[in-house]
Amino acid sequence: MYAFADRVRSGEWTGVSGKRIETVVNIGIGGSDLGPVMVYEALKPYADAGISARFISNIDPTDVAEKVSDLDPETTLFIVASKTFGTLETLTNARVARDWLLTALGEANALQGKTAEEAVAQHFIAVSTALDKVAAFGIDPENAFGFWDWVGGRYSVDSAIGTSLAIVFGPKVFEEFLAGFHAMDEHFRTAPFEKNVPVLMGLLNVWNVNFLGAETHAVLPYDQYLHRFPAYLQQLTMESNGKSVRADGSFVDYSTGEVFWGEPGTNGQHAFYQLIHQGTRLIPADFLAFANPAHPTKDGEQDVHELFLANFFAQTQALAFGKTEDEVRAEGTAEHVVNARIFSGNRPSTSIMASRLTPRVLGELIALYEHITFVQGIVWGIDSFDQWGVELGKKLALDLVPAIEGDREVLERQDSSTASLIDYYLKHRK
Ligand SMILES: O=P(O)(O)OC[C@H]1O[C@H](O)[C@H](O)[C@@H](O)[C@@H]1O
Repeated sequence: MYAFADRVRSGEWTGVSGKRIETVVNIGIGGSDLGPVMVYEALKPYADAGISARFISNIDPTDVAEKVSDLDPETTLFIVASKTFGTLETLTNARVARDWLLTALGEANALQGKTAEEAVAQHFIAVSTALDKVAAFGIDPENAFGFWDWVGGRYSVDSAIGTSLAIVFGPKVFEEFLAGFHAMDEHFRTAPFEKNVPVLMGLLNVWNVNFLGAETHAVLPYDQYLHRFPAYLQQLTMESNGKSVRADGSFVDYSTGEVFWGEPGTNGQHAFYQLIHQGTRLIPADFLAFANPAHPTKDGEQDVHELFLANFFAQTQALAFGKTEDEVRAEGTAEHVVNARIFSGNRPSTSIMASRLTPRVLGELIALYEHITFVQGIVWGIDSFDQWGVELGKKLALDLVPAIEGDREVLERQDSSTASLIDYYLKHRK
């Protein structure tokens, strides 16, 4: 993977018309998308080879249409990333992208006598554990990078699933990213429980869920580059621990996985923090912040990063200590609004700070949350590494295709709600 990344970065690997690659487009979904897109966004300042990345995941044709609309086919490399190479969304998008590529290269007179197969070989590579299926798709297995089938999709960003990252950022940055994972793995493996951060944070989460009744968990990065981190964590945590049967097959009689969600600060402050501060629900929140900004900026005399961090410090302080009735009254507040101005405080938050958002720190952060997720799974007795809940919807979708295509018999076999929705579609589709 590193050797290939270097060939693309240096311009030795070109498109079919000899132009160097300027855009890599990762086609994948779930674990084959969320990790790479999150890390790409997080480490943007480290992109140093003049290559940018895009990510196509949704089977909604809008996704592929929007992502390729302004692309130059001659300088684009598609990476079809799928652990199983059997995922409907990814294979459909890959075929649509292949059609787009061949049409666009033809229109640009860029094929220069080369066959469609030769063009695909130059513009499509794959990452998968199923190399036979890669070959069946028409991608040269020489241009496919494998990993091991015991790596769960949501735990795979540090495998060859990160090929787009190795190309954009280079092998050295990718190695630093991996070194961060390793450091956190070693900490988790060796630190005594009372000093073991994933153990402590996992136990805190269990405490908040099972003893304080928390149903959700906010993740609030005070760094714009981490804007996809909450979305990434949703798959990691909710696909891992959203289970109601234990690993031994018995049903649990307690709550398991929380709903993870969040937005970067300070945007969330002006949207949903109201509920975190004064709502009736307990929402444990993780705050992430960095001492050094990626873009030092002044507004007159004011360091903008300091203003930004002041918000981070203030929010965690307000959650912890709130504002008492006496303090509200002492401000001369009119009696009829005193209660509305009280902040109970004692709302749990965890602050994680690092000097700077580097590849290594990002690797540490991801591994931290992987191990937290594992700790919770162990306490709850569930298997954090399966995902049967995803399967039913996939199967039903395929079963419904004939009804959507107009097969009345299949339509009539459906429940009344589904049948009337499909009926609406059939009447309105032009
Ligand atoms: O990488 P793939 O095999 O295409 O799988 C993509 C995704 O498929 C399913 O939705 C699984 O539940 C996810 O865990 C996985 O990440």
